[in-house]
Amino acid sequence: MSIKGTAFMQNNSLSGVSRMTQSQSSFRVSVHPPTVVAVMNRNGRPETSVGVSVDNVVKELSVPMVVEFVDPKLKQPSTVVVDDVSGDDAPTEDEFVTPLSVSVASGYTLLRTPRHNKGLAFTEKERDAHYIRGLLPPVVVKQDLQVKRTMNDLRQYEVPLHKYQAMMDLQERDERLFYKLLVENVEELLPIVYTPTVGEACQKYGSIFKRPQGLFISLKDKGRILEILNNWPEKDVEVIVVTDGERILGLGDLGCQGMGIPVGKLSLYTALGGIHPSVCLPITIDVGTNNEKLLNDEFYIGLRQKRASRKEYAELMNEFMSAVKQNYGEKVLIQFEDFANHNAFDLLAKYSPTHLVFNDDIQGTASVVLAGLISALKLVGGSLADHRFLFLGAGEAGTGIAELVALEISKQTRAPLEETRKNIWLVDSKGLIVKSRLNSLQHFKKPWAHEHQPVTDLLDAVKAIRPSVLIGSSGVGQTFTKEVVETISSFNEKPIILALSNPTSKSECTAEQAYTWSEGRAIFASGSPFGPVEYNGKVYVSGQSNNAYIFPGFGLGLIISGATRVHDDMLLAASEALAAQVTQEHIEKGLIYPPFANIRNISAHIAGKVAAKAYELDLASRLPQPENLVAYAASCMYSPNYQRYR
Ligand SMILES: O=C([O-])CC(=O)C(=O)O
Ligand SMILES: [Mg+2]
Repeated sequence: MSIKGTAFMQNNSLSGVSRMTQSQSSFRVSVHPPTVVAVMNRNGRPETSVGVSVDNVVKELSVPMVVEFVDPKLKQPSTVVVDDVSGDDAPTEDEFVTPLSVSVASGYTLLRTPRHNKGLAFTEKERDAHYIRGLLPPVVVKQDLQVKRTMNDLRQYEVPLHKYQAMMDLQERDERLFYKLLVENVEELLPIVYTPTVGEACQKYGSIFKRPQGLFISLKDKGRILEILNNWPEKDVEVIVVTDGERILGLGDLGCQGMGIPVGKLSLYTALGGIHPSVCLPITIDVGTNNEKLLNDEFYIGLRQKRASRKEYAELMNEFMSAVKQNYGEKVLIQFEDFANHNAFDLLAKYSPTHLVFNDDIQGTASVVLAGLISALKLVGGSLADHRFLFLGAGEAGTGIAELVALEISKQTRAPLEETRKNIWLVDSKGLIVKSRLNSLQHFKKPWAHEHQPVTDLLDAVKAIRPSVLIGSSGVGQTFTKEVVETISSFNEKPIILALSNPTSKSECTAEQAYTWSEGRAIFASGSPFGPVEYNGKVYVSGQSNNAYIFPGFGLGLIISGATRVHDDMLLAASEALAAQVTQEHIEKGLIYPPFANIRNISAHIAGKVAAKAYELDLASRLPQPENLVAYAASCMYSPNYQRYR
């Protein structure tokens, strides 16, 4: 048995999961105890003076390629433990193995390898060393100039979808440049790679399809999911964002075309949370679609069939969840994204005890909204317990936020959760959720069925409940009508109005409507961004209450602590960390969220607090605990600056 494996050098750490060079699909190599291994270049020569401790860190290696490491066991025995994960250590003839091979990117291939390509920024020396002289025009430029040029180019496009396509092309051409653009121009580019434009991209995904991104797993792959995971080029995966495309933003069932969402979310994991792109895996589970328009669309890219039965669905998801754990271990974070309500709650409940799972639409949204409410209190006064909440929409976001707010109030006041829920009211498509509807309610709505006369529409519910906080999460646009906003503004000096549905077309009202109809008194934030609004000679800037503030830092916190499970207290910690980033100056401008421009710093704070909570709850596995977790989180972040190649 050979103990030679391959490892990928990342930003500043060596990914420890490796494979044997021979029976490729079968081995994990772990090194016990953490020890120094020699890093070899592909000619088998040790990289001079580079000692790498596998569990600890490490020195930055500037090789644009996959390197091999050889454990010193070759010279000093018994430091490598090889366990046969999938049982095919010595495959029999009818077992399958993946014929994986690693090659060094150089020459023309290097220019076509997005992870390592630097375009015109390759130095003279690099052009010689890597056989690319002549394959580029003579000029050598700095990455900053590339950023400037690419931004200029991008700004020429007037249609947001064209900017989206240009950004995707860049990601496929020069990954570090893509991330540098995104990190340095986050406020300008977030609406392009993320909501609202990503929504349009998903609707048109089939027609604009070029290169595939992420991993597609369909019903046809039942029984072969492990094999498919092995087709992904990266072996060390730490974060998966997965969708089944059934409820893409507020746009509904987009089937396989939902892939834009996991891809977009993971690019934010990297740009906003600093998680290395190589450990991020976007996945779409294609179980069919009930969207007739797509089924009849000649350019549709998914299975042309109605959605699977409950049983088929559950079996495929179960196989997926166990294959992921088998392949990537206990600590891979699985983020569920844009599943329909009926599956989202069940999947989270089913897999929370056994996997590191997080539902962004339920938990991420809840955490970001709670943070906004904590900041808003600085403007309106009182504590959360003094407020009355009314939601339009009782799905993942609505009930998720309601539950987290109730939990926070219960922690603050020590009142039982059932009590604190009583100040929180939800309206769904059938009207106010009340006791008399209990039997016909879906299970996630039941805790919100309070004693009240039936009320069938939102306006009457606002009049009856007299909320101070109105939250829209219904996925239906223009539902906060003039009357609704005027009514809530008639009994609140400063009504808090959050129009969370995405993309912009689904927003319950626009920023302009909220400010105009409330005569400039609303404290307003929305899920998708709105520009500044002028009303009565004053300029109002609204915040974006979007889970993008939370999930990148939250995920980073889980990773740096080696968390094994997500706990609600971590969501509360994330909310408090985000709210703490809102300064007095922001509050004075009416902002309840900090600007996105500072997001990496915000993410480091969130990550630090989430990790601290993981340690406190005994859910962290990475020991010893770093002393300053915020600084540690910041130090772990991926830098989009080019590396130097020898
Ligand atoms: O993607 C977004 O902008 C927020 C979100 O999770 C959703 O709307 O489903
Ligand atoms: Mg979502």
